[in-house]
Amino acid sequence: MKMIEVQHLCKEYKRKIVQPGLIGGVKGFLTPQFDNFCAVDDINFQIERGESVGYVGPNGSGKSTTIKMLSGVLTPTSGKIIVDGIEPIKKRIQNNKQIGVVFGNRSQLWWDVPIIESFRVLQRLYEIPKPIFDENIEKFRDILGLEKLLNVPERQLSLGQRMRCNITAAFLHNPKIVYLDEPTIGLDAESKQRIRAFIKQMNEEKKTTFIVTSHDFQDIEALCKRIILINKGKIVVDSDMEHIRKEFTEFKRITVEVKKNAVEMARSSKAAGMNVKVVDDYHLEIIYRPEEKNPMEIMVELGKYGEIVDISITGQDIESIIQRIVTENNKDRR
Ligand SMILES: Nc1ncnc2c1ncn2[C@@H]1O[C@H](COP(=O)(O)OP(=O)(O)OP(=O)(O)O)[C@@H](O)[C@H]1O
Repeated sequence: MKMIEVQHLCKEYKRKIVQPGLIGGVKGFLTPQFDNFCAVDDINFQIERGESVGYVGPNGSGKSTTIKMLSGVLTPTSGKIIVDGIEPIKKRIQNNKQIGVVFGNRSQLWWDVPIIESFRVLQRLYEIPKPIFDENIEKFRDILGLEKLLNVPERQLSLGQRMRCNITAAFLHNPKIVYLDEPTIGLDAESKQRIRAFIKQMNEEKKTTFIVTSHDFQDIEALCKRIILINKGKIVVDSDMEHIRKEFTEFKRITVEVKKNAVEMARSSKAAGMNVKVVDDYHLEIIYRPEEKNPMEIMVELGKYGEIVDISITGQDIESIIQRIVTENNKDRR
């Protein structure tokens, strides 16, 4: 059985039509008119237990709407969602016990009470047995560095400290699935690292299934092997990160270490028509399109102008690849 199955899922929102001008405004107020806006448009995917999937797309593409339907907060207009054998919207309580949700811009803790008290309320709500609760608090306290935070009310915590506490709250009941919507938004590099390491550890140790939405591609690269890209409500790509890198890379970069005279080598090879840039006295960089040239040919050609010590080849970063796919998809859909 799949952990998550989504079939022909659609969500339409009713939106008020705003008429231009003062008269339009008055008319709209007296006799409001609405149209249906399709935020999620016939999407399908399946996720296995223990997978960690990056759900990415531009602003307004339908990510949060999907997550809200998966977590049972929003009712789909049509289509079907099965999460660990149940329909979230029909069995909300059962669904809530098996999922954890982290929204980067919202808290599930109580503002004025010490963090540990908020955790105790959640313990009662989720009916977490005491040994499991104690074990998790101890473990998460160490990994996420909560020692000094547990007796402080949320209102006195920084954004990063608050996020670490919210992540703990989402994992207290050992959920099978965790939805993370922008989990590192606004955090500094160290807090981001800590949170990513924690999520990774949970994925490996407990086989927790993750869906992560983030505009920070370092989150996606660190946490996810698979990417689902949504644009204007439709899935555009659903594939392994590695496959996306290979399939959609437009150009690659070779960094070459040379024995001497990098500037001279660049000048001569440029004169022979090569696209070579000087990085420093001992390094050159060449950008090429994989479908036009192969790296061996490039190295043989460059080797005519000086001695090569070492090379490394890198592809485009995943963020620019995704941006390009979205731009192409927008052109196709115009
Ligand atoms: N309650 C609502 N009523 C009407 N339209 C809505 C509502 N919620 C979302 N939308 C619209 O649905 C579309 C998808 O919104 P959604 O929040 O799912 O996007 P998103 O991909 O999560 O965006 P972001 O990256 O900015 O968070 C947007 O055009 C948004 O304006």
